[in-house]
Amino acid sequence: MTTGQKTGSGASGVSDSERLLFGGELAYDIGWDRHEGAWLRLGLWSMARQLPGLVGTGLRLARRADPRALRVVLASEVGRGIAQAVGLVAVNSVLGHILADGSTNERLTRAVPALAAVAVTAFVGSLLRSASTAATGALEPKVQRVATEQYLGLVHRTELAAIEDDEFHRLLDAARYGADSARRMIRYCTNTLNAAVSLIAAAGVLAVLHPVLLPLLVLMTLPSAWSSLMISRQEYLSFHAFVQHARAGLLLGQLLTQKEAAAEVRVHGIGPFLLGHFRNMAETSEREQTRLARRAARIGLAADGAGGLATLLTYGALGALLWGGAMDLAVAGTAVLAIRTGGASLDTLVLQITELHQESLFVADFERLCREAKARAIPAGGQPLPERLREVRFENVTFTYPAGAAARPEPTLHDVSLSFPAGKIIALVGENGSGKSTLVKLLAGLYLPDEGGGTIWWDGVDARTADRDQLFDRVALMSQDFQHWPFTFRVNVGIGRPELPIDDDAVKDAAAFSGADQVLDGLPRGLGTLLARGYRGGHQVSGGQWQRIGIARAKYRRAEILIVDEPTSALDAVAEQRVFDQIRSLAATTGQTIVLITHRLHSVRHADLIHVLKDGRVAESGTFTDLMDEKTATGDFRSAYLTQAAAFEATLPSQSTGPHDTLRTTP
Ligand SMILES: Nc1ncnc2c1ncn2[C@@H]1O[C@H](COP(=O)(O)OP(=O)(O)OP(=O)(O)O)[C@@H](O)[C@H]1O
Repeated sequence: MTTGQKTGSGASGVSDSERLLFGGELAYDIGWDRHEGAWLRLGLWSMARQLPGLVGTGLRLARRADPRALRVVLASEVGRGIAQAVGLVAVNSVLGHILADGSTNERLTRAVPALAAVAVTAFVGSLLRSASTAATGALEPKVQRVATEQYLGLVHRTELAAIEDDEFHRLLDAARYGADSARRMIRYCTNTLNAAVSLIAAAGVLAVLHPVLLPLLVLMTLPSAWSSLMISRQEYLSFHAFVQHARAGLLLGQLLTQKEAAAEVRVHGIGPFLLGHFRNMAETSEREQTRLARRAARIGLAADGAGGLATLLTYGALGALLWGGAMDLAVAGTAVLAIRTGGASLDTLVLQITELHQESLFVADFERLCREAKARAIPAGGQPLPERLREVRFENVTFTYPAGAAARPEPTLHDVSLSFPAGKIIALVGENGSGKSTLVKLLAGLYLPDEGGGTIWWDGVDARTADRDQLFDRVALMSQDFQHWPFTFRVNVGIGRPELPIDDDAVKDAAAFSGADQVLDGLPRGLGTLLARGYRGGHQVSGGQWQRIGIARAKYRRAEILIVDEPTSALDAVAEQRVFDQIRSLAATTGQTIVLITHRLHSVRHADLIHVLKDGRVAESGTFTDLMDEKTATGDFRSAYLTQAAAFEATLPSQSTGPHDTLRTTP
């Protein structure tokens, strides 16, 4: 499907805001789900065939959430329908007795048992209705919880590449609505069941009264069925086309209120700029809503006209039957009642099925996400890792990020061969964008090499077939963008080992290791201080203080391999020196393998091994002495080191010592 088709389905063109802020049209081309969504373009019959399967999804969720409540709902609704049918038959009997020959007293007396039956069925119907309402109310939130838990449980186990994939995110956006829809589906299922049973009751009565009445009843309701279906399909298509647009609109609103953006919004006067674009984007959505409403009005008008003609035909036929003597008055009276009851049930049924259909489309998205998340899940199990690891070795590893907009993406890592010997300090250095962070993500098991793109060996075990949970368990990762959990200090450190109860003493030890103990000393409620502004009692810590907390978390994890990606970029000079000393002592005392990424080259002098990356390739590897050796080194590291050293030298008033000493005195 082309963008043109999407525009045809309702996009009102790309707004200037979309183009300026997001580089182009945000609304999705729905072509991507051409196959999955093919049935959308099919008609009423196809919908009728698909529906049971989709309703089945809702019912399965309900059974998992609360099987007892589900049984109560189903039994009550079926019971209500039966009570209605019996009531209708009793009404027919009442009319038959009242319109029969005899005195008024006699006729009324004969009608009493049937009247009693009408009252009893109405009473039973009310009881069953209240039982169903109570059970449905209990079931709905549980279904939503089960659905939400299901997709969250699957998504957090997907490969990192899935989370970074735009298409997967689009599905995630839609699936969130799916969990809400699953909740609403329960009510629609209940109403549908109830309407269906009462329709069957009315239809049964009508079929007995006269065979022609039943098709006429169906004819009366077809136009409204068609219009409801058309409108709901339009709304669903529009939702899908605009789901990302809506998210971006929300984002603009959030940016205006977010604390991270607050300072710049104020000082640079960004408020009116964002607000203007927010309005612009909202207007695009409003135009789409208007288009949908107009279309719904046109469809509704046409359906009302056709429905009116069908009603005329039905009552005309009833009149003709009466006129021609083919039906007596009591039967005609019951027929009118049955047509009215049946018509109302059919209307309700159509309306509820349409709603159910619309919700089920979102539930289908939810199911698709669950399938996709399972397909892209990190495999459970695999080859166990050796008890005592000797090294992790990259052998000709090539890695390419998924395509995104680019047709043929370039590999980020090319033919990388290097090793991380256990118990050593290994530094990764290189220019911005040379692939250091990507490389450590492969080391941490977050990505795997390209198909045919070499192997990462954990001793003799290929990372592709290794038990990834074991692999993750061996690694502590403090990435550049490590998470600032909006929780207490205690949790921010203790979350390094989430499977164990948090040990306050170990938290304090880890804090002392990274210098976060000084942060802790200044917190109003100590370990229990919430590190998130915007919540009651929330406390703000600085970027450097967060970095110390991040290092404490990595330390608390007590993993075999500690990966720290630029751990000191926000630290002051004293803290930086301390962190490097501490990290060094870890390798010496605990035997941990330390992988350190840093741009501060003087900090890597004590590393056992330095790998220098350049444009995604290994430019050189060796000890500091090797890499500084003019004779053996390629010069990549040496020249970068000397440039940094010279910059420091130039800033000092007088300096007679070599670069090492210069760096030691750097403020
Ligand atoms: N999630 C991602 N998806 C696609 N491309 C990515 C992703 N992360 C990084 N890249 C690209 O991979 C290349 C290497 O990035 P990486 O972050 O590994 O470099 P780096 O050496 O750590 O850089 P820096 O020193 O600036 O932190 C860059 O061109 C970057 O745009």
